[in-house]
Amino acid sequence: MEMNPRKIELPMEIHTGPGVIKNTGIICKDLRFKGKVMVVTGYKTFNIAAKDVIGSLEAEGFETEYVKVKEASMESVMMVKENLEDMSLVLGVGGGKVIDVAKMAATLAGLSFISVPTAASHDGIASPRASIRDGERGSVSMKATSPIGVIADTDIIIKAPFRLLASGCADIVSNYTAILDWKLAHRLLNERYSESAAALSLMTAKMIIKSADAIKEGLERSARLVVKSLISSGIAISIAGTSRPASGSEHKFSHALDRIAPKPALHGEQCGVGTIMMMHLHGGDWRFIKDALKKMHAPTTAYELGIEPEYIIEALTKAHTIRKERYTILGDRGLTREAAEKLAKKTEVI
Ligand SMILES: NC(=O)C1=CN([C@@H]2O[C@H](COP(=O)(O)OP(=O)(O)OC[C@H]3O[C@@H](n4cnc5c(N)ncnc54)[C@H](O)[C@@H]3O)[C@@H](O)[C@H]2O)C=CC1
Ligand SMILES: O=C(CO)COP(=O)(O)O
Ligand SMILES: [Zn+2]
Repeated sequence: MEMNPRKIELPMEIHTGPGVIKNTGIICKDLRFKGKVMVVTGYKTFNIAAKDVIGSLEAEGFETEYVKVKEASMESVMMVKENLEDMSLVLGVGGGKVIDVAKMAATLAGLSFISVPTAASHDGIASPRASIRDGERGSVSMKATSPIGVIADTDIIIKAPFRLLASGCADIVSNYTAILDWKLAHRLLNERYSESAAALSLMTAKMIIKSADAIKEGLERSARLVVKSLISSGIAISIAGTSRPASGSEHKFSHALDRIAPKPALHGEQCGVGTIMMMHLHGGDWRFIKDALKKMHAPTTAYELGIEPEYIIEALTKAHTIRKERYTILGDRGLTREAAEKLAKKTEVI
């Protein structure tokens, strides 16, 4: 099958380690940026990291502005975009939602973007995608600019609640069922499939499971290990040009939960629990997934997610309606209520 010419966008520079945030100004200067810079951050992460980022930029002569965002919605993206008039660069300093809003606003404004994660909670750190909630459609995976740079300060990341680190690990474990779904769509619908992206994504998931015992609270080495895995998962997305290597039926379940549950859990946590159940649907070893998540102190049940069983069942019956164009083990008709309840019980989620 003739492959049409494609462009793979990857970050130019990735800086990880304790205290790297203080070099932000120098890194931006070395990347030949100058003039005005917009720092997009969150309400909590302004004091945790954005203040240091702004100080470092101004020490190198950059003029800075900042804006705080809460939700990864189109409204947030457009609000940021309106403030990018005479900017030369955008930085996203925070969790996954902040990074996605900054990334999407930079894309729409035709500006470069630098990713400054304050938690290792998701694999959007280095990916060229942004998951933006778009009205009734719920979360939509949008094509965005790949970060030109990543600045991951492991001192900051390891001080984040450990729950966020465990959530990032779970988001990587979810690659297992994402790849199974992608292979299924390739076999059934001849959907384009990248062996190299799939291999990188699966290898990343296998590695994080193998190193599960080394992931400990407060250990800077753990933060570095998880950050590297999240970046590698994001690079698999870049190689594929789609979030397929890291997002399948388990992500549809999580996105459905985000719409249904009164108080959703963290993205990675929900995807991890989704992976247990979807692995069973694929006829795979769901206990292997459950044990791996337990080792990483990530949730494996509705109770640990803090979500009532009723919402788990409902999300399972609605998951296939999320991003219909993405075929997965859920099929076009999805699960009946009885099948959903049976699945959640069989895999000890409820
Ligand atoms: N674009 C992509 O390729 C991907 C995007 N995502 C998106 O990322 C989002 C999930 O990201 P999360 O970080 O899990 O959620 P989030 O962005 O809501 O952050 C979770 C919480 O952690 C807090 N936080 C962040 N850093 C902290 C720190 N150092 N100390 C204390 N608190 C801190 C935030 O303020 C927030 O309250 C979802 O919207 C998901 O769709 C997830 C994976 C891939
Ligand atoms: O979360 C992702 C990978 O972990 C990608 O997100 P989408 O499911 O929104 O494409
Ligand atoms: Zn994810």
